[in-house]
This record gives sequence, C-alpha cells and structure tokens, in this order.
Amino acid sequence: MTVLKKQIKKDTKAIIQDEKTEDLLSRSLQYLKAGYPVHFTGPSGAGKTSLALALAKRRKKPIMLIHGNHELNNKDLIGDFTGYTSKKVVDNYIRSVYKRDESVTEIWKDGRLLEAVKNGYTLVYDEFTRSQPSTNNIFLSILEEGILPLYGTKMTEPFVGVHPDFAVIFTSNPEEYAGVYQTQDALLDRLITIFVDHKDSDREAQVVSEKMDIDKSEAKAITSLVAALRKECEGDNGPSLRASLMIVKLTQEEGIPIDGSHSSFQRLCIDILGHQVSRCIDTDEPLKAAEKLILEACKNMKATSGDKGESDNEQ
Ligand SMILES: Nc1ncnc2c1ncn2[C@@H]1O[C@H](COP(=O)(O)OP(=O)(O)OP(=O)(O)O)[C@@H](O)[C@H]1O
Repeated sequence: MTVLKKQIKKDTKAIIQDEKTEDLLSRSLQYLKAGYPVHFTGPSGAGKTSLALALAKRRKKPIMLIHGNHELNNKDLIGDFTGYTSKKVVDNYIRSVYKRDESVTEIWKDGRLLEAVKNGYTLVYDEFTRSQPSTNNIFLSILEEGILPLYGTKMTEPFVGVHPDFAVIFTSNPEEYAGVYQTQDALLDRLITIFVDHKDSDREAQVVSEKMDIDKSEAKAITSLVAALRKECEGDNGPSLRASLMIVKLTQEEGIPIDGSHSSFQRLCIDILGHQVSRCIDTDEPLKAAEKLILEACKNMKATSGDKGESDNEQ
C-alpha cells in the first residue's frame, strides 16, 4: 500500500494575523477604499513592510514596490528615454536615382510610479523618507490634484491622470533614525499615519512560533529575552522581532538548544544582539555592558522556558 504524505508548504513570507493585526488591516483597507493613502511609521523591525504588503495584497490589484533612497529621482519615478531606434530606407531601384530616408526615434520607458498611476496598481512606497523631500513632492500633485505631472521629460502632454484604482501605502522610520529626511508637512497632511510599534512579547511569540514552526513556550522565551533587552535601550532602536527570528533560525540550523544556561545559546545571543544593544545604552563601556545585560537576560530566561537539557555554562 502506498501512503501519500500530504506536504504542507509554509509560506515563510506570509504575515501572521492576530486580532490586532487583522483589525489594523481592515481599518487601513477602509481608508484606502475611501481614497486616502495609508502611512505606517514606527521603529525598525516592527512589521511595517509586512503590514503594507499584506494590505496591498488585500486590494487584489497588481502591486508596485518602490524603496526610498536618497538617489531616487524623477527619472526613476516618471520614466526616461533609454536609447534610440533608427530606421533607414535606401531606394536605388532606378540606378540613376538614389533615395535615402533616415529617421531616429527616442525610446521611452515608463518609470514605476507612472506605470502604477496609469494602470491603477497599489503602490507600496517603502521607507519613503529615505528619498529626498524634493523627489517626494510629486506625490502632492498625485494626492491633491489626481494628476502625475510629467515635468522634465520632453513629453508632449503635461500630465497623466491618476487611475481611479490607484492607491498608495507608505512606510517610514521615525525622523530621529539615521539616513531619514524630514517629510514636508504638506505631504504628511494628506496621509493617514498609523504608528506601528513593536508587538508585546506574547504577540511576537505567536509570530515566531507560527513562522518558524517551534513550540509557543520556546518562542515566548526568546521574544521575552529580546523584549527585556529592548526595554534597556534608550529610544526605540533596540532589538526587534527580526532578532528573535534570527536566533530561532540559527538554533535550528546549528542544533543549538533554546536554553539560556547553555553557552552556545548565550554566545549566539551575544553575537546577534550585542552590537545593537551596545549602541542604544549610555555607558562608558557599552559592549561589555551589553554582554552583561544579555547574559542576565539569558539567565532570567531559564525560569521562563524551564531548564531542559544539560547546562554547560562556563560562567
Ligand atoms: N505579523 C507578522 N507576521 C509574520 N512576520 C512578521 C510579522 N511582523 C513582522 N514580521 C517579520 O518581522 C521582520 C521585520 O518585519 P518588517 O520588515 O515588516 O519590519 P519593518 O518595520 O518594515 O522594518 P524596517 O523599518 O527595518 O524596514 C520580518 O522578517 C517580517 O517577516
């Protein structure tokens, strides 16, 4: 007898939706339906891009993704002439007559914004405050007048009308982050800005457990450890859910037990979290202080996850 095993393939990029995420997504979808752009802002790793993509997917329209960058310019957004095609016709049918007809045409390629605007796509503009505010000015005309001006393009028509299905979802990090430009008030004024903060360790544990296929209590032990270190940080630039996912992935790949008293687990946590924690605490020797905090958090974790397996703590 042949036994067919059903293989369940996990979509590791899919968003894990708890009640709060579901609520946020359905509210945001309503705002988009009403014609307002949605802007998710918050600390790094809080899940803004994942949310933006999940929201875009719900609109069931093609998605165009643009990443903010200080070098992004109007040619990237609107389009540019990318080269030439030339056509030459030589007519020498009658030997004494030589006719030559030559024409050269420039080739135009639509930029990503123009393509999205013309065809009614959902545009996800990730980290838009990393682009220069002057580049982002173009969104003022799109959002206010419903047109995309084609300035600086040698095109004969001055603008393109925005397709009624077009919608934009922006994401950004707060202004105090490095490499981020201050956004013009006029643009912010036209967006519905929702602050997306780190989830609490229970919600993070749910994401880690479902995404990485591990026991909820083990996931909770790791997200609590990361959340405890995040609390030690000044501002909101501490380690995020991303760090918890990294720790779990490496414990799985390297066969390291999820055990705060195990030296290889402690080493892994120091490698993954050390630098980030050292950057956000204010002491004379930040690296040493960060290491100490991580080891303490690992020890406290023992109580959370239960001490399974042998300890080979060298401390
Ligand atoms: N609800 C969720 N379900 C599944 N994975 C999630 C969820 N929230 C966050 N993640 C995961 O956490 C990590 C960080 O998320 P994401 O990249 O969306 O954060 P971000 O806020 O956009 O970060 P940054 O500001 O650094 O770009 C990613 O690996 C993402 O897959």
